[in-house]
Amino acid sequence: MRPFMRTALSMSRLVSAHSFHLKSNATPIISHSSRSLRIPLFKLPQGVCRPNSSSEFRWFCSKSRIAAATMQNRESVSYLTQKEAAEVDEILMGPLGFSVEQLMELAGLSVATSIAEVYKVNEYKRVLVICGPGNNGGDGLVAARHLFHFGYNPSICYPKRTPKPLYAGLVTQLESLSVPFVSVEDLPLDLSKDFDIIIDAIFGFSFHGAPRPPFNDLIQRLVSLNEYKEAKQRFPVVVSVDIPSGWHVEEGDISDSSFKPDMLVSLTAPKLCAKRFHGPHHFLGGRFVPPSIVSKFNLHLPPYPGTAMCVRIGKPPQVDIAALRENYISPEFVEDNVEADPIHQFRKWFDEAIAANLREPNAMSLSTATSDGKPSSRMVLLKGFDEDGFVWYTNYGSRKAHDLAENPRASLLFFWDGLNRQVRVEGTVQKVSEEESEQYFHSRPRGSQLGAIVSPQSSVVPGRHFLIDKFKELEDRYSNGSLIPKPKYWGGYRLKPETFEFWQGQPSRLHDRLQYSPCEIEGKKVWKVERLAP
Ligand SMILES: NC(=O)C1=CN([C@@H]2O[C@H](COP(=O)(O)OP(=O)(O)OC[C@H]3O[C@@H](n4cnc5c(N)ncnc54)[C@H](OP(=O)(O)O)[C@@H]3O)[C@@H](O)[C@H]2O)[C@H](O)CC1
Ligand SMILES: Cc1cc2nc3c(=O)[nH]c(=O)nc-3n(C[C@H](O)[C@H](O)[C@H](O)COP(=O)(O)O)c2cc1C
Ligand SMILES: Cc1ncc(COP(=O)(O)O)c(C=O)c1O
Ligand SMILES: [K+]
Repeated sequence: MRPFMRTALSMSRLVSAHSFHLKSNATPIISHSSRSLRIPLFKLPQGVCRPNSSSEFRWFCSKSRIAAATMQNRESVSYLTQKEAAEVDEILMGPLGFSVEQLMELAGLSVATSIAEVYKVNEYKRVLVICGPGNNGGDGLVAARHLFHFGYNPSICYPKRTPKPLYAGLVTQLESLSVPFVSVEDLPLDLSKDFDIIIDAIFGFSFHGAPRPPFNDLIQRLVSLNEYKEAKQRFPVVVSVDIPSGWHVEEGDISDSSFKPDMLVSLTAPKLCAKRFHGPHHFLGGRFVPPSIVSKFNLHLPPYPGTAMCVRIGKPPQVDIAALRENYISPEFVEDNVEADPIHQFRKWFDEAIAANLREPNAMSLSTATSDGKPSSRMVLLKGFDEDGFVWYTNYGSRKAHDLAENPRASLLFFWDGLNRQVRVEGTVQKVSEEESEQYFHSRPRGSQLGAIVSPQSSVVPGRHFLIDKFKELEDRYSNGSLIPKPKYWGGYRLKPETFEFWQGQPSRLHDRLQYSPCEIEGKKVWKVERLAP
């Protein structure tokens, strides 16, 4: 007998609550004891925190649309020597036909997107980009331009300009955006007051020896930031492009006068020195490496999710949960601008959620309660709404169905994160007609139709195989494409709204909340709109 078994999920953050117990007959029982279940934490103010590397995790990433932050076990990532880095460059720009402009543009864009992912523009606006004489400096110039377009205020310190058309062009582009160029002399010795982010684009993989003037002095100012950090609440973060400048490209921070960046954006593949980087944010950029390079150098690199230009390497930073918060900034939502009919208002916001390309804007939390008031919530998908109400489909033997049978009242909650909005809808619930359920059932993918048949939703099953075996059996039975009959125990519900609340997040927690409730004026049913305190 195994008295206690942890869940198989090896995910990063220990949060709380339930664990699985195995009885001798191996029937799993969920215990409400204070054992631990590891669950992932997703949204962080500084980037996105993910579970540790695992197959569950890769699955999770492939589902996720959140831009870039993927995890990869650092041990499994390849590191390049200085010679290999130069060789990769030569092959890219030789037989593979790339131009330095192209690669620099993609490298600089990766740096900018990595920064934007971790350091949000509303908190970290003022950026100083210190550019060195080589291509690393060029990456910095490109990143500055993209950051400008992302809403940041970059300034550039570029003391040893390279007299080549590529660099002159990058400077002209920045000047045309009125991005200021600051000389070393005009730059404050203490960089901590004037900037929120300092980008170290001084040296890349061609650095050798000890830094020469004026870069030795600039690097020293970055080293000094550590001392200021100890004394101050707020200090700038330092982001190094490809190599923390002054670090040995392979050995890392072996000199006394080296600084520790908060973020490192490795380009193409991390160089050996990156093994010594222990800061909170290590990203990979330069999404242009063709398979021939990957196989020639036997590179193991994390996959870039979706269309992202960057990907996180290694563990996400530890976070203080109590400090996780967003300050919502949205257009005002006022009485003058709302629709008289809450369904029209809902349609307006729903359309905007669709237009904003939010993931599953029709996902809603459905709360029900037993007749003695024991509540429970779960997500369901909205499948339609109009004057008659809000419709979703489910199993009529499920827990929610039992609740609704004895207490036909429910509450729906939509949370549209990207728009800082939530909508609450409360009312009474009825089953939709059999015909309506039939029609919807047959519109679903055939796999989901079979899934609905095989799943005795909310009841205990002996294992995953129980569902899969039944599913395969049905798949065979209906492989000829014949109609899959809707089971009697599956169908829709419609919630007829009694009240609505539209919530728009605002700064300092002074949100807009407009509540609709029905009232009668001269025998006519109308909706009363009232503002609630946030
Ligand atoms: N394939 C890629 O991933 C791409 C990466 N890119 C970026 O390019 C750099 C490498 O660029 P490179 O121009 O080869 O080198 P650096 O930017 O590191 O700088 C070389 C210049 O720095 C001078 N240098 C070297 N050591 C010192 C020192 N100790 N003190 C002062 N100056 C120094 C060097 O002068 P030398 O006279 O010493 O030769 C050069 O002037 C890579 O890291 C990426 O950031 C591309 O943008 C895209 C493709
Ligand atoms: C985004 C999302 C959408 C879901 N949509 C539905 C749905 O439309 N119908 C459904 O029965 N279950 C849906 N589920 C699963 C439910 O959350 C829940 O696990 C299931 O209905 C059993 O709930 P119950 O035991 O409280 O009845 C969804 C889950 C998620 C995360
Ligand atoms: C168990 C279950 N039933 C139904 C649905 C809704 O799916 P569909 O959009 O195919 O109706 C979901 C969606 O996640 C679900 O998990
Ligand atoms: K650098």
